[in-house]
Amino acid sequence: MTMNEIDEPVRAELNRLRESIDNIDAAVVHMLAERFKATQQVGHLKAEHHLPPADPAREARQITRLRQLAESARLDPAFAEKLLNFIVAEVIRHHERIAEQTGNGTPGTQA
Ligand SMILES: C=C(O[C@@H]1C=C(C(=O)O)C=C[C@H]1O)C(=O)O
Repeated sequence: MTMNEIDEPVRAELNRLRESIDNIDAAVVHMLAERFKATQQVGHLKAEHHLPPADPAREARQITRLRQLAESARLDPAFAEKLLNFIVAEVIRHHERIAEQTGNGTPGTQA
């Protein structure tokens, strides 16, 4: 069976679910954009005050908190942790770039 041969009620249900998925994906993009706006400001603050781009202790607290939230939401905690690590790695790259551009690189302290 191909996607073109789906019965109408099944097609309607698939479309309904996909509309919901599209709304959720849009919300995720908007939430990530807001998060990166905040982390960019943190990057500038750190560069101005010669603070290192990464803060492993803060990350450890976030992972603990996010894993607990994931468990209560019935989301795989390992997935939540991987997702956070992926996002944080990108944030740290941004912070390193901001520090370089500001001339405030802190050699030996970068992740
Ligand atoms: C945003 C920060 O910088 C880095 C990025 C983090 C994040 O994206 O949540 C957390 C810790 C830091 O390694 C911060 O220190 O708060």
